[in-house]
Amino acid sequence: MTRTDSLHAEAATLEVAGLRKVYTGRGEPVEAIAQLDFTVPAGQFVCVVGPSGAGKTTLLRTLAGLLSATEGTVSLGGTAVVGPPPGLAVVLQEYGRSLFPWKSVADNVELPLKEKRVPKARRQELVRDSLEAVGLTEAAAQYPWQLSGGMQQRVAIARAIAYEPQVLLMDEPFAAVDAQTRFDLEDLVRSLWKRLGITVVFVTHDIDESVYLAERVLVLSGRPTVLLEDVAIDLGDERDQLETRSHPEFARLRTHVYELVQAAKRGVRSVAEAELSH
Ligand SMILES: Nc1ncnc2c1ncn2[C@@H]1O[C@H](COP(=O)(O)OP(=O)(O)OP(=O)(O)O)[C@@H](O)[C@H]1O
Repeated sequence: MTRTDSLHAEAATLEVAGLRKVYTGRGEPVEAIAQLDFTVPAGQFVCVVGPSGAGKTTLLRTLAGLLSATEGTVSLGGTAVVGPPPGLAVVLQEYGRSLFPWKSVADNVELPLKEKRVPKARRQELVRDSLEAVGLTEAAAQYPWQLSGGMQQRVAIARAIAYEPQVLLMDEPFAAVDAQTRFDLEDLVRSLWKRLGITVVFVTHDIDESVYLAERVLVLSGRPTVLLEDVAIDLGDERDQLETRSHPEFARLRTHVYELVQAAKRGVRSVAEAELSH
């Protein structure tokens, strides 16, 4: 039994029904999401892609309970999400800003556990195990500013998994790291997902990354957003950066998702239209 076996979580189904989001502020209202309906079954790994401005971040923030829906509902494990739900952790792109520079790596990971009122002995166990899971045991006493960007992002991931979420939401978490680190972090997230059995929703700009990571890719249209296509990714459970990415099925899927995103950029809003516009 490895230490990381102490990390566990019960996955939960995420349901989005009739979701619409209109930003109202000083200027003209902006309809970011027109209508989205989808269910992510407990334990599934889903990626979300779409053109820039397609409402991906809006969707993720709404799933996280950080933004309220204009219409429709988001529910987690059958309970409506009206604020950040207890079983959910979020990793954002700007990880540097999400870490406290004056707190050590271990203290950064521990803080949400204190807020969750996890007893001290268990907190220490979770901090140790999650840092081990992301390969940062040696960096526990260091401060975020002493670490590389990729290491800081691993701290953010450790903090999210130490929290033992039922659902992990990630918004372009690897956008600012170099390609090699990005591959390592992709494999890390997949292995944690497999080990912990949690539900993952992962937003990315990178089409290859979405196909490599997910069991299913949701392709969004341009704004106001609807679901262009829900693409099943049948590449099996075992993925390998070299083998999977050179597989003919990987090539077929990435071409398909790429064409859908290109069609979305041209303003196509349904698969039927996408086929016509070819
Ligand atoms: N607070 C806000 N007020 C008004 N409009 C907003 C607000 N936040 C986002 N928007 C608009 O909503 C739309 C969707 O934005 P969002 O950030 O969700 O897209 P995205 O798909 O994540 O974009 P990107 O891929 O470029 O990160 C955009 O047109 C954006 O300008």
